[in-house]
Amino acid sequence: NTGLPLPIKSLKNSPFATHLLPPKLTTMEPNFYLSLLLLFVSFVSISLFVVFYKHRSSFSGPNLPPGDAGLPYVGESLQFLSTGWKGHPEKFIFDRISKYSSHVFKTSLLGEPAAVFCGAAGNRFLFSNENKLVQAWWPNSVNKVFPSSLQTSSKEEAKKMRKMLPQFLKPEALQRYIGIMDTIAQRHFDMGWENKDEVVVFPLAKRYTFWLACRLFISVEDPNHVARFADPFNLIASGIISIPIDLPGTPFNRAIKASNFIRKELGAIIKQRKIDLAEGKATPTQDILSHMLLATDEDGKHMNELDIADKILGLLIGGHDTASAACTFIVKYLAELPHIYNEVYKEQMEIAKSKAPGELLNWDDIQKMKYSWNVACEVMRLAPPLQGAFREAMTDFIFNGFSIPKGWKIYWSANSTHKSADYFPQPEKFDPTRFEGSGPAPYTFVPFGGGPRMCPGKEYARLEILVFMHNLVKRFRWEKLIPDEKIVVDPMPMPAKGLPVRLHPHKA
Ligand code: HEM
Repeated sequence: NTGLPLPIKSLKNSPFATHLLPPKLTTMEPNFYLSLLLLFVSFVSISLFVVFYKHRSSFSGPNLPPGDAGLPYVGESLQFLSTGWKGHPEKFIFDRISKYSSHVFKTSLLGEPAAVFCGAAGNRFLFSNENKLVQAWWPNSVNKVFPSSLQTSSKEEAKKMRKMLPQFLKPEALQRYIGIMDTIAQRHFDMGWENKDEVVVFPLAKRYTFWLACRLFISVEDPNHVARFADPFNLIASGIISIPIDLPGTPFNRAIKASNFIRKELGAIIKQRKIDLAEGKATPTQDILSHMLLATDEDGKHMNELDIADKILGLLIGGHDTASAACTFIVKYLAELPHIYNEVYKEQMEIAKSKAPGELLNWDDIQKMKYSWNVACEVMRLAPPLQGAFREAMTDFIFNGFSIPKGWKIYWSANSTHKSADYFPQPEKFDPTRFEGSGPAPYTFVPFGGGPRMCPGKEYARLEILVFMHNLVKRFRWEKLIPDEKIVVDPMPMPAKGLPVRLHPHKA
């Protein structure tokens, strides 16, 4: 056996082809393999060079912001995500602001060329140029988890949603929900917290906000029905932000399946509701679903069932994880700062004492919870539930003297102002008095975003967070079981072990 590849071996044995063979073939063997190896290495190097060159060239051009394109495909996504996993998402931003001495820098995130806009001026620019220079943009994975959005594109869906939502979520519409929120909160604390020495806060906070959303959006109230929904919802939440590989068993694949399951369940609820509304068994104002079924757009058209299912799905997802992160961090900071707890307790007990036995919270009570809301705001300054959001440049434009090309993605980050000493002196210090009087300067405190796309659920979130605080401090004091529990931001902030606490009920 010469060890030669078959075609050459057969050539060598052929009486007719000896002239085709190179002289001293056997001494050439190592060279032959070396050539193959060289060929292969050159091929790989050239391919890599082409990929790198293409990647880099989409980041070069006159007057682009300073920054680094990172590696092809992944860009700087890993650096971006890993600072969050280590609990300091702001590090990605502040490292680059100081490295490039610029409040706008380029990078590559989620496979896209992107510019990060920092500081109040960056926020102001983005929030006031909505649909003029920039528009909403979501990563492709989001479209795949919400398939019906593909028919009209997520941009169109978001526009329709934005027109409809304020009607359902404006303060006047929400006022009558406060009593329902209080009832559910009381049941939640009776079932999940009472008579327990220790609890893990994060999953409980999620249960609370999800139960509320099920009740107020679609009138699903039975805890067992709510629980059946909860698991697929968690699969969707973790799949949307995973790597979008749709193969059996991947988080992305599980998210798509869960989304299909929930949309089917929602479809059944919507059909039944139509019948109930027609027969007078359901009321037009009982929840957001009734509102959506009866609402019409400017052409007098009703929303179709698929659209409604999608919108409700979006609201359930957008609404409950964010608010539960806020509730969890309120519990954390109140455990760490007894003087702040005492002030919240005083405010809430004054309200509690003013109520007749069994009387539920109402709009006036909420208006009295000023200190508590300042505390909640300071919590969302230090631990914003959403770190920021993307936009897409609709056209070439200039910001801070740098060119931003059409199609580039733009990221704004709540941390770029929340954690900056330029806007919040001693930014690491917990100080709810920052929100007294006229409060922080415009475009600096942005946990809900700003401009036309500001979170439409802001007022709803305020109510559910305050109702949570009221019911919590009225019943308990608590202490953290893991004093220096790590924080992970992925993509919502959460204590790594879910925030276990020991409860100390107030004496009756
Ligand atoms: C503490 C709780 C919450 C926080 C911190 C929060 C924060 C945000 C932020 C930062 C945005 C993105 C704005 C942007 O793209 O610039 C957003 C969008 C949105 N939020 Fe919230 N949110 C919360 C609760 C809720 C709730 C309870 C609901 C539903 C009832 C909701 C529904 C939405 C929707 C539908 C959008 C998309 C709006 C659009 O694209 O135009 N959010 N939220």
